[in-house]
Amino acid sequence: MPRAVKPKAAAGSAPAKKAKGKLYAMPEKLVEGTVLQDLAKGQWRIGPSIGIGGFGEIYAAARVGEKNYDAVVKCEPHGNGPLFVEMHFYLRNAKQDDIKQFKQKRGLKTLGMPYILASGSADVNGQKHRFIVMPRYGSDISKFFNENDKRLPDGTVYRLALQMLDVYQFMHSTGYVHADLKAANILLGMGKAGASQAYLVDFGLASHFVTGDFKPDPKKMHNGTIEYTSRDAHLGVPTRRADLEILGYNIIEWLGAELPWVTQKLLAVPVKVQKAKEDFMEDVGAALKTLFPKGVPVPLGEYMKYVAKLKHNEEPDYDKCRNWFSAALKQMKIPNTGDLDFKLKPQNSSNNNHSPPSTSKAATAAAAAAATAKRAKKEKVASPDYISASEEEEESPRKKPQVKASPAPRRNAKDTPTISPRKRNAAASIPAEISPSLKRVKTEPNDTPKPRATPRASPRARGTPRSAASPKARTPNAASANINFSPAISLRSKHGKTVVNDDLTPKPRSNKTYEFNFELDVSMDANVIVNVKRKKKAAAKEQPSGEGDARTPSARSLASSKEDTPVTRVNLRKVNGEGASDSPLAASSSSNGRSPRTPAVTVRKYRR
Ligand SMILES: Nc1ncnc2c1ncn2[C@@H]1O[C@H](COP(=O)(O)OP(=O)(O)OP(=O)(O)O)[C@@H](O)[C@H]1O
Repeated sequence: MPRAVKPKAAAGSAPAKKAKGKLYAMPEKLVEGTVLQDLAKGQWRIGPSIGIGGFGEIYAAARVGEKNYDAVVKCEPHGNGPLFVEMHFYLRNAKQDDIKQFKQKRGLKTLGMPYILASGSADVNGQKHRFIVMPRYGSDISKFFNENDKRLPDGTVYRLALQMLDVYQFMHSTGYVHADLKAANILLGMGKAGASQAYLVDFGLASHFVTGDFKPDPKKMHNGTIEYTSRDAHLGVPTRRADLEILGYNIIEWLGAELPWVTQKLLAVPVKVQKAKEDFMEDVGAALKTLFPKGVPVPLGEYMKYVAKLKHNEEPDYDKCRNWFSAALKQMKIPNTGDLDFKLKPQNSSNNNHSPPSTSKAATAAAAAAATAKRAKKEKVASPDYISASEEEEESPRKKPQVKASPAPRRNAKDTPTISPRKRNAAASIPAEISPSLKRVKTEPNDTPKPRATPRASPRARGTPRSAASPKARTPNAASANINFSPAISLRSKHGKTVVNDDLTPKPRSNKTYEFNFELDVSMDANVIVNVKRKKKAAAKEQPSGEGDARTPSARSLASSKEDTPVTRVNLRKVNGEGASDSPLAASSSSNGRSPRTPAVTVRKYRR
């Protein structure tokens, strides 16, 4: 018998399990057979779980009265931002009529743009949840990529590029960017002709792209999936060229090469990845040659060079991009119709002539060392204070650094606190008119951080505009933004996972900064909460600006004056299952026995 779920949260129902520190909780488990009622009173029967994302769970679903489970329900606690963002994106910008019109205009039979069937709220185990209903798609292409030892056939890569450019063009025409394209977010269609079309899902990071000045936004810095995050997204600026860049990094991987920042094991340190990307894109033609020593696939080379030249507010020439990939398909005599072929046949591909990943890795490492040397040389001249702060931690130590990256003394990697990036900022992408309570989402001039007394500039802010293509777009604004994302912050989430960092960047509070450094050797498969307790300050020395602002993890490691006592006690405990913790994360995990898919460590402030 289906278990009916109340469509709306009853007054006085337990609040969603969202952590006080704005963490995003995993949803309550929906039992198979549960019926959800959407806002239009449509009813949906929940089937088996078919996917778990970083923040929610996806279930097969059937309209009540129908047999086929040809829809999916994505359900997240009400307080989780991404689903809110995704829902509003779909409702406003992905109406079936609009998609149909776009297809007609462009003469497309299919378009990999999903749409929303219904949405609503429901109480599940006393927790208010939000859900959306979407058409059900098939396998995501990361499955094929992994089965093929991290490679896809060239022809299929070019077809996917064409299809994703179509989706981008549609999405950009609505004023939004996607910002999180990756194989795990590309699903094949269902049914007979389903496998000929790929669909781009997960619009939890969708946001308005900028058309005016380039204003870095610390609250959004590094959002996305770290491997593929664009240089603009590292600075918190949503742009159309960023979407194209993200696609480019994916194409490189799909064609069998390893991205330099992956080879160099930089993924745990966003600013290092950012710098590596800046170096890579500075002379992308040369950089690609090291990744593809036997020859850079022509459409990839052309595409990346074009992306590197785009201005931040320029509308991409989608046709131009598509032409490179279409021409390659023609040359390879691969029709751009029929099922996408994921079986690897290297010998059949004229362009598929680059080295296997192992060779590429060696080349990448050499290129990386050269790039690091070049960068170190520049930074030595330009800003010696930066390196000492940012070069201190590696995810894992490199074997034998051929080049000394920094003239500054290296600190032990152990000295680096690890902070959970699994915080999503619903507001970050949603227009203020939708959610007045989420105004901070907007990039406003006031949000631009004030210069620090001792500025620690971002890589872009200092020397970034090395790309000949976009110095005007990047330089002036970036320079004035004074990005101060702490290089001491590292990400420990599982690679390949979307990260939303709304405000990891500390807001300057004083000229003095105290850091506490410790290593968490967390090898268990569980979430860990680190409770940091700051010693009480003398009343006379209390500074309202510093006190009580626990919004940013880094802020919690900042003391507001010389007299303040830095953190003196750190409690570390394992959160795993019943009664282990009173934290929202623990509560959500204990309810279903699953470990929430959040990163390993969370730092939050003790409230007195
Ligand atoms: N419409 C759909 N049809 C079938 N499967 C889906 C659909 N949407 C999502 N999935 C599956 O669920 C997984 C997670 O979905 P999604 O990426 O939307 O969740 P998420 O919580 O936003 O994940 P993350 O942010 O970690 O990428 C997908 O990788 C896919 O396997």
